Amino acid sequence: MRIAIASDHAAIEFRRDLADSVRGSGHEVTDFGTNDPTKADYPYFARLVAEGVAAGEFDRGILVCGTGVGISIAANKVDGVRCVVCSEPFSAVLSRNHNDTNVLAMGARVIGVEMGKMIAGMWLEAGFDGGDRHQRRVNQIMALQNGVEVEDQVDPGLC
Ligand SMILES: O=C(CO)[C@H](O)[C@H](O)[C@H](O)COP(=O)(O)O
Repeated sequence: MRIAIASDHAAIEFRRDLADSVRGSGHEVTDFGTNDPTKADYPYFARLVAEGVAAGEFDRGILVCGTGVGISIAANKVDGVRCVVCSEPFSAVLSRNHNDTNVLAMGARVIGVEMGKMIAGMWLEAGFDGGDRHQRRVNQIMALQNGVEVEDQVDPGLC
């Protein structure tokens, strides 16, 4: 797959190590930096990856900052992006199976890089389960992103 990766200043070594690992698994990796260890604002780097994924230039994106929080919030502002921030592989895999996530965020001040490699490897391998309920919910998420009103699909009789 074509993978875009970026980080802020808090995760430079983590990101480089992770990029090498992803490359070693056979993926084509484009690394957008930062390589500047002084303060770098994560929304800029989130945007580079998120817009590339949304435009179809990359199949998936990986973002790293101190916690993964700021950079994932920024990525999720880009239409077409479903970014998950993870510190363990279970949520990462389920985010692919159920939510069809296309960007993964992690925190270099939260987890070690070996855990990051495991999370990214499993996330990249996992597929979207699809099917009525998961596809319907993903469609509802995307509708929200586009400002479209989402109707509750739950049969009130079942509540
Ligand atoms: O966005 C974050 C917090 O949710 C990231 O951890 C950033 O990397 C962090 O805020 C950067 O902090 P710094 O004090 O500028 O190094």
